[in-house]
Amino acid sequence: MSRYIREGDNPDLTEERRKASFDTEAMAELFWGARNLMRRREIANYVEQHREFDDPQPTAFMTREELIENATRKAVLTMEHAEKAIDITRDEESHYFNALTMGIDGNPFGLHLVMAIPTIMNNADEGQQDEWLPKALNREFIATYAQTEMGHGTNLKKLETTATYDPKTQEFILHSPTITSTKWWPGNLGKSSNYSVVMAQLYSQGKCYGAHPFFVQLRDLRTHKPLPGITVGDIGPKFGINTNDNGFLRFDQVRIPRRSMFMKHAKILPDGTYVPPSHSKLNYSAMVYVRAAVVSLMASHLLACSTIAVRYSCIRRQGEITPGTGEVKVLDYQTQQYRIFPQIARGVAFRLSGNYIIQLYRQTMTDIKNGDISAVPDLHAISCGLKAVTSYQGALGLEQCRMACGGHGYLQASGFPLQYTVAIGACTYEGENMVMLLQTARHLIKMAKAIRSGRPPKPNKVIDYLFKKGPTKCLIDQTYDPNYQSVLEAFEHLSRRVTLEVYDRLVQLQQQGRSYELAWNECAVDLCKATRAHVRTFLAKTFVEEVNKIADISLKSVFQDLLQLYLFYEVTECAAGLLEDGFMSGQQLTYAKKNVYDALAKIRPNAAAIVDSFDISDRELQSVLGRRDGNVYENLLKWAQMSPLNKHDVLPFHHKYLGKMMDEARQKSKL
Ligand SMILES: CCCCCCCCCC/C=C\CCCCC/C=C/C(=O)SCCNC(=O)CCNC(=O)[C@H](O)C(C)(C)COP(=O)(O)OP(=O)(O)OC[C@H]1O[C@@H](n2cnc3c(N)ncnc32)[C@H](O)[C@@H]1OP(=O)(O)O
Ligand SMILES: Cc1cc2nc3c(=O)[nH]c(=O)nc-3n(C[C@H](O)[C@H](O)[C@H](O)COP(=O)(O)OP(=O)(O)OC[C@H]3O[C@@H](n4cnc5c(N)ncnc54)[C@H](O)[C@@H]3O)c2cc1C
Repeated sequence: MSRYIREGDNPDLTEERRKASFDTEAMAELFWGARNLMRRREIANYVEQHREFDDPQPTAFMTREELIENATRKAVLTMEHAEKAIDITRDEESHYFNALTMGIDGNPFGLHLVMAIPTIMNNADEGQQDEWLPKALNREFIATYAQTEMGHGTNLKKLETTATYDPKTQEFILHSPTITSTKWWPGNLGKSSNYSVVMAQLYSQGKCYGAHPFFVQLRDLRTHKPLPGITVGDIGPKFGINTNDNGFLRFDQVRIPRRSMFMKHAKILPDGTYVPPSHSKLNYSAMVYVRAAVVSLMASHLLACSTIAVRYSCIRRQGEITPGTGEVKVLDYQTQQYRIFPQIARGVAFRLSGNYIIQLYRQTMTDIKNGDISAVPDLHAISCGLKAVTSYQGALGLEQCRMACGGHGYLQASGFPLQYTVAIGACTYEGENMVMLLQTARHLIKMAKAIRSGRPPKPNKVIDYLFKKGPTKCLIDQTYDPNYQSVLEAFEHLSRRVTLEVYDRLVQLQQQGRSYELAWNECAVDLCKATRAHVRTFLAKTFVEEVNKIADISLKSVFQDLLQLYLFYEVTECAAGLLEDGFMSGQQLTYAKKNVYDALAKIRPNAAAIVDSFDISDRELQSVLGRRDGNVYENLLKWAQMSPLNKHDVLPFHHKYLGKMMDEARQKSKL
């Protein structure tokens, strides 16, 4: 019996769980890996046993100051408990523990862990690492990553903060020369951090060498007051992540020692001589890390929101399908399935590719340490595209899940506002999505040039297909092929065609006299399409490969249903492109649609068990609609009764305004 079924649960949800064709626990093991699943359970138990991690009230009812104080309290507790609760050397355990204890809306260590420490690990030289890393890991300071300025986020070449080297004192002078040079956005900068990685234009011997990272103390270690010459604060409430004190920062001729510059790759010698790095973008590795991590992060958001939507749709009865037979669970509506199940399938696809890209990141960082930088451009290209596509599709998917939950989906109690507002940040941070799509397109255009000139680069799993000659006509038909060769070939065809077409247009525009840059801008929409097609191909191939590795037949069959849905849903999404050149026929599109509907019907009886197997706890979901026990209605009422507005039957200012107005209106009407 499913470990998710307990006495007192909503019977509709229990009925769903009993219908499953597979063992939920075995599926959870397959999804997370046996060891990880066991550790997740142990960590979750640990947190449940320590009630001090509980929020004093739902965070939706807290003011911003209360939110930040509560997050700070829990962050300190988290660090105190970490060594007892988890193996701190395992990232998976840390991320999970942090998510359970601190939630997803931000915490004072967010940027310290995600960007500052990776920058120290990858950009500090040995001496600097010896000095900074133990202190950073030991929480002797909290650092953030200050790169974006009020005037420039994307175009790093135009950052205005300067770091001018003074060989006389062997110091850099940090300065913010204009209002637009004010650092703006860095997470945890406003109030929590006392150190920061600061990106500034490096000047030495009268020459500018471009943006470089520096490690800068911002606040006094004892008083926490900003150091002389430093102005720092919170940028105010935002669309979401209001638990995070995203900040602003200005420097007024602040002097820092020469060794504050990260010197693993580029260096300034004491006399001011600049030593360039082996690759000009090695200083950007922390950004590459977060871009890669976003793929898994989007998977987590999608799987959480589809868990909420599926569970709620199992207990929500509304309307009849066959008149007179009683109200159905809303999950029985095909439209509901069409809204929610593709989000599950995409979540799974993102999880699988997310694992791949993080491995590639780790391998590339190891290669760089060993002096091999050859994988840097490939990692950059695929991580930019994946970050942009998964964050965008993730955002759309979360909104579908919210809308699938009707009016209650619009409540903060649903958990959707928190998930959505956190997730959509990823469309912007770490490189705005259009800009990221265009970065991948740069790589694709190089590949197109190589194809046209008949000189393929050395073999590479991600782009090899571009150099293949695929079928000239789409081979999708009604026969079942577990390798989905014809679908993958269709994606490859579309990617290859769009890439080559936009390349040819780029060349043609230049032949007509445009500069490369102007031609590029005229082709930008299609360049983004090429990236999307390429990323779709990558996600789909990874999904097929991973499903083919599953040994257990009953589990494999569930994954195959999700894979079928994923692939044919994507075919329908890019149908215009496949039909445009006559590669796919209308009849084949009809087959694809039928495959989507068939997959929805196959997934329907397993849906509740599938989302259970993602093993997302109520503590993580923070959702009344998505509760494991399905007891939504009584808990919605309890939740609303906790609203601070309900502390008083009559609001203290009622008689001052509305009461007075109505009294006066009644008086007048009596006259
Ligand atoms: C259970 C689930 C667990 C999941 C794990 C959870 C882990 C936690 C993950 C954390 C998640 C959430 C935390 C949220 C934190 C958010 C914090 C946000 C931080 C920020 O936003 S920091 C600021 C980020 N800013 C940017 O990204 C700026 C974007 N701009 C740029 O990157 C660049 O300017 C550019 C790429 C647009 C262009 O670069 P530029 O310097 O101008 O160079 P060019 O001259 O144009 O290009 C030259 C060539 O260099 C190539 N290039 C550019 N960048 C790189 C790179 N990074 N690596 C390699 N190569 C690069 C470029 O493509 C050019 O190549 P070419 O000439 O074509 O060969
Ligand atoms: C939640 C959140 C957290 C953040 N955390 C941090 C942090 O910790 N540290 C930090 O340093 N920064 C942080 N940022 C800043 C973030 O990295 C930048 O906002 C982001 O890189 C985009 O830069 P921008 O805001 O200057 O947008 P802009 O570059 O001004 O972009 C505006 C619009 O112009 C378009 N555009 C710009 N350039 C191009 C181009 N070359 N081609 C086509 N279109 C273009 C974009 O597509 C976009 O639609 C954060 C931002 C957010 C929202």
